[in-house]
Amino acid sequence: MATQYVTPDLRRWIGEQLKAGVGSAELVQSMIGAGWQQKVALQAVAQAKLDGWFKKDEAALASVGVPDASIADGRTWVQAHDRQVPVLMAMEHPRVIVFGNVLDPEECQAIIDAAQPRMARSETVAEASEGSEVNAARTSRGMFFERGEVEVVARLERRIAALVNWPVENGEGLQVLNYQPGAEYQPHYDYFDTKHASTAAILKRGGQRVGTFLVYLNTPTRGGATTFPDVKLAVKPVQGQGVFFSYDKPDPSTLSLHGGAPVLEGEKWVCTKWLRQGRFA
Ligand SMILES: O=C(O)CCC(=O)C(=O)O
Ligand SMILES: [Fe+2]
Repeated sequence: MATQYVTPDLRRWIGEQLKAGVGSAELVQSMIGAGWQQKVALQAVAQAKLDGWFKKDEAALASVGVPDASIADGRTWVQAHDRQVPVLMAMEHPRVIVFGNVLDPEECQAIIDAAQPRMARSETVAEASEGSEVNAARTSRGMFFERGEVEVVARLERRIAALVNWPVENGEGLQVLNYQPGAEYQPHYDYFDTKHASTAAILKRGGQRVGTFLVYLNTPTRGGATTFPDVKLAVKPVQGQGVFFSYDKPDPSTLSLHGGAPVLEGEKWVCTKWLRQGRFA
């Protein structure tokens, strides 16, 4: 008998049957009836069930409401809580908006100063377990503030909430990152991978991430752009400016793949506010 292969078409068909509620035994029987070897049919159905893709894909493809700025009327600035913030660039897909003047230089410095002692501490802990050698290619060092922990952070949180029409309560604590020369953050998605085992537990706290708001706390001399490889976009890190992007499903079709390009000269300080679907408590 000729060797039988589980083709992509067959895989898709099995997935659809399982999704429609057809039982595995019944499915194997009907495959055998259609001329498939029992061994191949059993293996193909078991694999499809293991993947669980027929269920998870559905969740991944459902579009949800996302944060966004009210700029459809063509306005050139947005009222951000206590200041007017210019809109410097807006892209539809991926949804990316660059804002100027999100923070003053003094506010940027205040956030760096408040973060600095805790960055040092997290570095010590990490290095104790990894050895003391400095690895320039390693991802930046970071720390998290509690929401509203210091006054300047609370102010930034209110501005971000106003800029993209999303409740402060749906934001995670602000993350501060520092990149030394050579450090980078390779392209990734910020949403949680629905196929990953730990995601179910993470989603209990506010659901999926649906948007990211970055604010540059200093201006590196060279390098350190936030890149969107799918559309070959590089947002330059300029002190006080912010870049916002959203993703209406945890799926690559959002084109929200992004990274922090290597810092070539100087250092980079940036803070990240991730926005959840629901209240992040
Ligand atoms: O440093 C950057 O420009 C990107 C940071 C980032 O992707 C993140 O914090 O999730
Ligand atoms: Fe990211």
